[in-house]
Amino acid sequence: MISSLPVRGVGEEAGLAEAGVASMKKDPQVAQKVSGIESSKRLAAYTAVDHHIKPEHRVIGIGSGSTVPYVVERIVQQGQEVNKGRVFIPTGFQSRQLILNAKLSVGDVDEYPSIDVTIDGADEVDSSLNCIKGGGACHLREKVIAEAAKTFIVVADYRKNSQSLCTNYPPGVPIEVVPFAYGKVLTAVQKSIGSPKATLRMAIKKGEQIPPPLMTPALSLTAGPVVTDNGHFVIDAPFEPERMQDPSAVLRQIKLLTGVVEVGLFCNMAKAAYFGNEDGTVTIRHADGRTEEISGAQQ
Ligand SMILES: O=C[C@H](O)[C@H](O)[C@H](O)COP(=O)(O)O
Repeated sequence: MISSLPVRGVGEEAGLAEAGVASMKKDPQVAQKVSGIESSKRLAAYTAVDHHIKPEHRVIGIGSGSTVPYVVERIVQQGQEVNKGRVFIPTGFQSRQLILNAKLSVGDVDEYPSIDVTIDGADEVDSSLNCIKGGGACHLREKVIAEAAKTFIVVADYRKNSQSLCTNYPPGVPIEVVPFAYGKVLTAVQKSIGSPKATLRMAIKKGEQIPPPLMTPALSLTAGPVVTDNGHFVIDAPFEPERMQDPSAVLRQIKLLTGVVEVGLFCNMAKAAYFGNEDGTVTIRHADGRTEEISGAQQ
């Protein structure tokens, strides 16, 4: 059951989870909305697995985030017989735990550099299937596992389905940086690349709150930054949606800054994106421009 799998909470659902069930009890409409979003995630994940994870697929990439546990759940439902011959390549700590908890075999991309299919979540997807990823700070490994795959499929709930990037995902583009270069990269992103509100992503519950003037106001919320699975920091850079008419150009500009490890812009990579809708349908957008609306997978 999905409840036994660890789910990284992000966005508003995570906030609600942290706020506790008590507040949801007070407002049943909020609780219903959250469960609606969860069922949209599950619908997208189940449908994508049914369409793309076939018995002949032996090496499968597993993404990160709160939608991916439903991908693993559906794969487990395909049965032990088919899964015993498969190896699953994780995109980070959470994803590895999901694979292990589901009693599936885990492998590494250096051992399996050619992956049959990778399925992953996204923070926002535009009309050409370019994605913002890295809300969970996993985008470096996610991009490697997506690039290694013959087929890369994105799964998300309806809130991620955008015309243009940086429309519905306020934090903007995640940029993984080596720690000693973060100040230089942050200044360049703010002043030269065109994201004046870019910030270093700070951790929650990392330590005591240190007030200004002991800390600069920008860093006073917590005692430290988020550290990725690779030991790096993350900058979140919001851009005007007009700037995202050509996300590949923004990606290239940021990537040229020395100290940047990877940028959470996945351009021209996905073969299809599956969005679970509130009414039980799934919108499938294909890389060739086709869009389908279908009834979601049976659950
Ligand atoms: O670093 C995290 C990943 O890019 C996630 O795939 C992304 O944040 C989407 O996560 P979720 O499915 O929780 O919305």
